[in-house]
Order: sequence, then structure tokens, then C-alpha cells
Amino acid sequence: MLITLEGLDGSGKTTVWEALHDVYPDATFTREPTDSWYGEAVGRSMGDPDADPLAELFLYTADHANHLSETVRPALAGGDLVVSDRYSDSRFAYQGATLARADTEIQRPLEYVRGIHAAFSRPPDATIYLDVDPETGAERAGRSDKFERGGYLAAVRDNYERLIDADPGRFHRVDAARAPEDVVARVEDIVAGLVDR
Ligand SMILES: Nc1ncnc2c1ncn2[C@@H]1O[C@H](COP(=O)(O)OP(=O)(O)OP(=O)(O)O)[C@@H](O)[C@H]1O
Ligand SMILES: Cc1cn([C@H]2C[C@H](O)[C@@H](COP(=O)(O)O)O2)c(=O)[nH]c1=O
Repeated sequence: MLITLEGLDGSGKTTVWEALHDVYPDATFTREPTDSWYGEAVGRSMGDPDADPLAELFLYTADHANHLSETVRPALAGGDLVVSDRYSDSRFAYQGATLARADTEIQRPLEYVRGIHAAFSRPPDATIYLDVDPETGAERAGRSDKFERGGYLAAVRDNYERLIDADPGRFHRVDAARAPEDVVARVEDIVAGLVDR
């Protein structure tokens, strides 16, 4: 079973992901961007304010393709529970928002990014969405330009809502504004329910 953790920057994904290690010591814990050279290329692009948004989309997507073949598919084939801190929905939400702001010919960016993945990706079985408002997320993540980053994250959040509307059975929304211990407990309950099912 493939479970993904999604949400805005600072929503608490990594906190939850780390807590789940103790509960499921035999599971495969992974993340995107990965620490492969593809992920390093993504990191270079993220650090470049002038990075081409389409090129950046394809770097993230290349990292995803390698993540699938090197980690996710082998672990699933071996019967593992796989928990990924960010996965394809991050691309749909973030690059969908980036491309909507960019000067490109692409008319429906979120649908475009989904379409690129359709032929080769492996959708999650379940996705836990840590729901936090953009300002709180940006502040927790320590963004220096809070206003601008918050504005971008608002567009990303709108995209996550569209993804949830399109596939409500896959998403499990958790109020990530609550105290960390409450968020972790709620996520552990959800994962236990999914794994026992
Ligand atoms: N529920 C919470 N309430 C308050 N602070 C939190 C909560 N969850 C996490 N934090 C804090 O917010 C910061 C970001 O948390 P974390 O790294 O888990 O989020 P993230 O979603 O993985 O962020 P990013 O996407 O930026 O990597 C950390 O300092 C963490 O301790
Ligand atoms: C996988 C993925 C990530 N991003 C963005 C989201 C964050 O701002 C950074 C780094 O991720 P972190 O887990 O929050 O450290 O990358 C993205 O825009 N598109 C993606 O596909």
C-alpha cells in the first residue's frame, strides 16, 4: 500500500512522517524530492529564482520517475507499506500554481501536469492532506518573504482543494493547525485504519 503525505510547506508532513517510523519500523519511508542526483538537480532549480518553470516541472517529474523505478515500485512489489513525504500531488498543486503564474502557452496547468503523469505514474492508495492556512505554513517553514510566499501558497492550497474535490475517497484531511501531538495521533489513527482494512 502506498500512502502519501501532502500539504503546504510547514504543514507538518515531516513531523508526521518521522513519527510514523516508530509505529511502522518495517515500512519503506521515502520522500520527494529524493536525495538522488535527480533530486539534487531539482534542488538547484529551486535555488534559482530565474529557473524556467517548465524545465523545473520536468526536473521534478524526472525525479518522480526515478523514485518510482528505484524505490516505490520495488517496495510495493515486495509487499511493503510505503509512506512518501510528498509525491505526485505536490507537482499537480505546486507546478500547477507556478505555471498558472508563468508566461507560458499552457491553458490548464494543473490538468496538464496530471496528464504528464498519467501514462507512467503509480497513484497513491491513500493521501493524508495536512490542512493549514498559507500564512501559518509559511511562518512555520521560516519563509523570509512571508507575504509573497503566502500568496503563492494560497494558489497551491486552491489546487489541493481541486484535487480533493476530484478524488474525495483517496484524501484524508487532517486539521494541521492543531497541536503537533494531536495531528500525529490523528494521522496514526487514519493509517491504522488504512493498513487494517
Ligand atoms: N502541528 C504543529 N503545530 C505547530 N508547529 C508545528 C506543527 N507541526 C510541525 N510544526 C513545526 O513546523 C515546522 C515545520 O514542520 P515540518 O518540517 O514537519 O513541516 P513540513 O510540512 O515537512 O514542511 P516543509 O514542507 O517546509 O518541509 C517545524 O519547526 C515543526 O516543528
Ligand atoms: C515534490 C515537490 C516539491 N515541491 C516543492 C514544495 C516545497 O516548497 C519544496 C521542497 O519540498 P519539502 O518537502 O517541503 O522540503 O519543493 C514542488 O514544488 N513540487 C514537487 O513536485
